[in-house]
Amino acid sequence: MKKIRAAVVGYGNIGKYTIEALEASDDFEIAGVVRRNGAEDKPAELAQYDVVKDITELKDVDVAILATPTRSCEEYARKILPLGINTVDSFDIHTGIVDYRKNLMEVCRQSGTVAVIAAGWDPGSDSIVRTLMQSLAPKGLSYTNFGPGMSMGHSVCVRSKEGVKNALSMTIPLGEGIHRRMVYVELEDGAKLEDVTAAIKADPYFANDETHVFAVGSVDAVRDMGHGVNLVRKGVSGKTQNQRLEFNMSINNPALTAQVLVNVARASMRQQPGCYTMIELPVVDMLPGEREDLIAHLV
Ligand SMILES: NC(=O)C1=CN([C@@H]2O[C@H](COP(=O)(O)OP(=O)(O)OC[C@H]3O[C@@H](n4cnc5c(N)ncnc54)[C@H](OP(=O)(O)O)[C@@H]3O)[C@@H](O)[C@H]2O)C=CC1
Ligand SMILES: N[C@@H](CCCC(=O)C(=O)O)C(=O)O
Repeated sequence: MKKIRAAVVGYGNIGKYTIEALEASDDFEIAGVVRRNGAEDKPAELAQYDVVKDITELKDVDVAILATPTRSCEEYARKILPLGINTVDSFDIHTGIVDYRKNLMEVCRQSGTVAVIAAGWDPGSDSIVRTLMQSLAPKGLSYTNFGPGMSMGHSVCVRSKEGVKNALSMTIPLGEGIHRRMVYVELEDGAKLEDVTAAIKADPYFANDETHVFAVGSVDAVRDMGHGVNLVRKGVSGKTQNQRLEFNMSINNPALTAQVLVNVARASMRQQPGCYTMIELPVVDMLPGEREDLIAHLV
């Protein structure tokens, strides 16, 4: 069977684990990696792959996995979709998803391509669990409690601030979906902690949560990329009260995000043109293999 040719755009944490997830998936082949500086300082583990500055330098790409900062996803998707290449990303600004989907829908329809957006674990696989739980107990309350663990999105956001050399943002669960942000920053020479703290607290990623910022000598010395979630719903099925549903996981954040991106890259090949979030995709389309075999094993 013809393999799906995937390009990875951006080679940071998610990009590295995406290469591993693709290497572990028999139905994919790696078309290459797109980096801002192309093949300059090419890492040893990419020796066998083309590393380029622009995706048009790669051959026959079916799908581009955008492993870029969330705030760069739309720019990359808008450039890549008109080339007839599907895109998938893990855009994680929850309040921006509806607008982002609307914007890309038009681009996808014009180019006959598929974009899957907001596809990691939250937003992403957790969104599917929330949807399922709500269907099982339509009246009630759901709470998503993260961590403790490293938020990649919040850490990327802090790294983009002036005066920050490196950063780690830890998410601490306070209960009922409320979180505290503990941010560790390695400062550039001459940067002031007060200025950096003010910039972080003003950013929409942090503005609604209790946030503490600390200067450290080395972010590498304190970083651990583990994370997790506890998702609970208590509600009503039909007219029956007190239905309790729970989903837990404890994970390596970039490894899980990368696996989900590969899954939706596969699913993108099976959809009609348009822009989709994960709750709009048939779950079975995320798995390799024949649909009837999957039904026989999983249903
Ligand atoms: N939905 C979810 O569940 C999750 C979502 N995420 C999202 O994944 C995103 C990426 O995380 P992570 O891999 O840790 O980020 P990194 O900073 O480690 O990697 C991003 C890479 O994108 C490339 N890039 C392209 N444009 C830019 C730019 N303007 N500034 C900086 N880098 C750029 C760089 O690669 P190069 O130098 O090779 O070009 C960079 O290394 C996060 O922003 C987060 O929102 C992460 C985890 C879970
Ligand atoms: N989007 C997150 C994954 C979900 C966890 C989260 O949102 C958080 O820790 O705040 C991330 O970037 O790591």
